Amino acid sequence: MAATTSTAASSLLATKKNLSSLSLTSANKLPAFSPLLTSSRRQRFIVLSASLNSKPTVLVAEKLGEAGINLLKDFANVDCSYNLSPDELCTKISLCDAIIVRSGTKVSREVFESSGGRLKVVGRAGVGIDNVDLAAATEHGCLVVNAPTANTVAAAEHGIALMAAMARNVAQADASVKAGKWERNKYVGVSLVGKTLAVMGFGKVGSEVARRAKGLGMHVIAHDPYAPADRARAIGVELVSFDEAIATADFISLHMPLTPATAKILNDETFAKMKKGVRIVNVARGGVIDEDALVRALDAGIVAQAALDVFTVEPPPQDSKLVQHERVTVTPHLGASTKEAQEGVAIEIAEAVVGALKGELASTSVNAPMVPAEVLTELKPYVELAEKLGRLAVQLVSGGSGVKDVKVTYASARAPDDLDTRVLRAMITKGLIEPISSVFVNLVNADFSAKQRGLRISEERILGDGSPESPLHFIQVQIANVESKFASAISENGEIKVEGRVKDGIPHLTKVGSFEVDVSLEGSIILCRQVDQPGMIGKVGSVLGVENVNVSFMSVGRIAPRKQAVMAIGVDEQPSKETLKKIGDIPAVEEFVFLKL
Ligand SMILES: NC(=O)C1=CN([C@@H]2O[C@H](COP(=O)(O)OP(=O)(O)OC[C@H]3O[C@@H](n4cnc5c(N)ncnc54)[C@H](O)[C@@H]3O)[C@@H](O)[C@H]2O)C=CC1
Ligand SMILES: O=C(O)C(=O)COP(=O)(O)O
Repeated sequence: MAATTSTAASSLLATKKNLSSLSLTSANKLPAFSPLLTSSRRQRFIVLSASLNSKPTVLVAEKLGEAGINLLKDFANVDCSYNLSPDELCTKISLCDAIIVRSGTKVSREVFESSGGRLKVVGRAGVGIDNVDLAAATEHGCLVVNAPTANTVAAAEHGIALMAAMARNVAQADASVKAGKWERNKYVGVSLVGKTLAVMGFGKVGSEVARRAKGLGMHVIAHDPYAPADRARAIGVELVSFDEAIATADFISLHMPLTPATAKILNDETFAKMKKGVRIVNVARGGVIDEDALVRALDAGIVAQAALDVFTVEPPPQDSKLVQHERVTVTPHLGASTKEAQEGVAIEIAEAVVGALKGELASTSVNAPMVPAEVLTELKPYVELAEKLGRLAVQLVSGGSGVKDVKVTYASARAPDDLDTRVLRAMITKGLIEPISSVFVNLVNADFSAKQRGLRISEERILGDGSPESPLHFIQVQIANVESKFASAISENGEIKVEGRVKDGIPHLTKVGSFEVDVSLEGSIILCRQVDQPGMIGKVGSVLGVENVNVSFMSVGRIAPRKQAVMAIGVDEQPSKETLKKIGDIPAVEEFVFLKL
């Protein structure tokens, strides 16, 4: 039962390397991984990973709070190796199942390539994931999770601290006093009260900055194309256009992520539109500002002052004109660096990484669909059914016909928008691709893998019979424009068709081509077409019995009595070639196929 229960989540994220390494640890007991390994065997491997005590290894590549390290240690071998060079990281990564980083480590495509398929999870102990090559992670089926909430307040407080310090020249005055001077006239500042602050990026940090700035008596406006207006209204902030924000602000505080769309969003052109004497705060990412343009704007007097926690290159070069500029206040990316935030982030990321290594879908995943736990629990048997239908359908295709067009039909008695098919589609894709390739497919890379192979999967929802209590009545998988090695699997419309349902929590095959069958999808399956006549079940059964192949299920679907029939036989063991040949030699058998699940 445990194996069945673990199916959905575990096989969504497990990797081939993980499985093969498991088989090494127990070489005498478990066969090595093969792409055709049955999924039930694969589930057993995953469950064994816990019972055989083969702990995963987590590389912590940057300083992480103690509480997070302790959480990780309860579940994994933890390797804390800080300040690794890119080469050292690439060497180490092949021994790791997960890596945890902050903003100082680049998890590049090379890192994923060097992992040899073992790396399953990247944990970003913080918010910004611009240092992780997300496309490469997805292509390698590696889940990326972050810790999006625990450092919000710390970053907002740092933004406010920088703004106040800048306005009152705190850093410059401090350096001056320490140098033995007493320059009271030089460091006259500006007040915050009554000034307009434009918060650029009204997300978690931006809205906390806005809240605090209002408490300081500032007039706060915000620009964020995706922020809900009611959230802004609730804080008393007006959402405005980009141009209006930068043209009216006395202070501009940046809080958007670094993306291709936001890179160098402050540049010569946009600085030219700003109010003369504007002051800029950046605790988001250095790359959202064109740093050379900022130096020009400072020198031209457009920007009176800037306070920067983040830089395009970190650490910035020592002779950076921006860093050395006397009207610029800098800190070394300290936004998230409070004791409280680091403890919180460490726990948040450790829980997410451990959960992901256990095969749970993290709610903070950045590159996989987030499916609520209760939905996943309900879909579990259908997830298993989906993968098995994909595996059966693709094994029915005769060699040489490329699989390109797959249609999946979900029949459900529920309302159309009450079914999340992303996990099911991913598992059908896994079933379709894995038996015929060396590619490993999971929830993270399923759509990518399908696209890469030119596999078009279309989905249709139809109203099914049955009770709305169960999410699905049946799932049907059809492959178009191919020949089948089992002609009876071709339906009236010329496509390979298999259909299945979940009965008592167990996936069943219920249709092959136009033939109704009913066989539970456990073990493997032999499909036989014969002329319906007495004694056939006995004949096939006794051929299998001679070789001690246990039959778990048999079902016959026929067009009409004494006409053609398809017999589906579930077997626990794989019959030898000779036994399969003997089945084919039974005179009434017209065709047969052996399918691994
Ligand atoms: N300096 C530091 O140590 C820290 C820096 N950060 C950085 O702060 C930034 C914001 O973090 P959170 O508020 O937690 O993220 P968030 O995701 O809650 O907020 C980002 C907001 O930016 C908005 N946005 C996206 N594109 C935009 C555009 N073109 N123009 C305006 N707004 C846009 C989004 O709609 C979203 O509301 C991130 O870049 C993060 O890495 C966060 C924590 C600490
Ligand atoms: O969470 C973020 O985005 C940050 O920038 C914090 O970075 P850090 O974890 O302190 O290197």
